[in-house]
Amino acid sequence: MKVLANDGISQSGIDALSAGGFEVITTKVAQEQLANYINENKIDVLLVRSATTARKELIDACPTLKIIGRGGVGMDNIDVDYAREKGIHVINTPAASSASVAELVFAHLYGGVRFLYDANRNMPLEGDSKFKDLKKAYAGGRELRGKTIGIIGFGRIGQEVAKIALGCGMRVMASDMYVEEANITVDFYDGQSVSFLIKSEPVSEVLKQSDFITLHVPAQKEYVIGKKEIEMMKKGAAIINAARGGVIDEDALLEALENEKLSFAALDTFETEPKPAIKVLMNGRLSLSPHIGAATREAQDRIGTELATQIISILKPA
Ligand SMILES: O=C(O)[C@H](O)COP(=O)(O)O
Repeated sequence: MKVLANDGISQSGIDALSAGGFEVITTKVAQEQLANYINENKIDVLLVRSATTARKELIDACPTLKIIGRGGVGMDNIDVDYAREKGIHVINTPAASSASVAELVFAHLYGGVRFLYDANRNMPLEGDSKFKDLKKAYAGGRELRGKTIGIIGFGRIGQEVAKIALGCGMRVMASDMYVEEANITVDFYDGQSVSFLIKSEPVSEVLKQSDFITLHVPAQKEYVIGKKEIEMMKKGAAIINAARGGVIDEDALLEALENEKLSFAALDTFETEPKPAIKVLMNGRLSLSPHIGAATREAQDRIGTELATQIISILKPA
């Protein structure tokens, strides 16, 4: 049987699939040629990340496809219900990348409070007066310890963010429509662990009280953070979006950075992806990354092996 991993797969995933008797093809096929390629090469399993889409047209054009697998969490690039109606298994790896996304949130947060994204760009080539000017410009950093982080979307990734935040000495607030409360256990290196019960609160309360807001909600039709929500936030607060483009209104965000309502923001996902708007790319108060929340070796290894396990159990049950 053949697996096309169109957006790549870890070596661990390839090894596990090969050991299970699958041929793994990692050729990147252009979206418009994908249906032909799948049919001509008799592909049984199509694996995607967020770059390749598997919409109704592709599903209709590939009647022998048995599995569509998303290496990652968000399945907004797949017509999941339609594929399932057609008898195709649709699988993903919802937990494999949570820790990596949460760590990226903190990379942006620590970078933001110490202006690292801007300081890096502006370091002078030679030590001159500009060095001293920059030292002054970046003198007003802040610590995260003791501050409040508001987590909107308190599923797997939100809860991983909470673990790190608690370990850093932050106060954690959370809001989720479906999760009433969660016991967050922080595991320390020496084997000790401490648990904290975090209760979900109304979004408005989280917005009002937090120094930093981080979003961990799925893609949806409406903005989760628009002008009205930003107005509720503390002056000088900051916001991180490593969830999905379109959950923050980028125009409202840029305006809030411009009028200094927000001190900085970080985006790993964009309303227009993979081409973020120029106004977003050029804004000096935005810390940006190219949708790399899950882009760690550890997460991709877990994703690859989890996909392999699921594929083998569906197509070659013991
Ligand atoms: O939904 C996900 O898993 C993340 O957004 C990662 O997307 P990627 O696999 O395209 O990096």
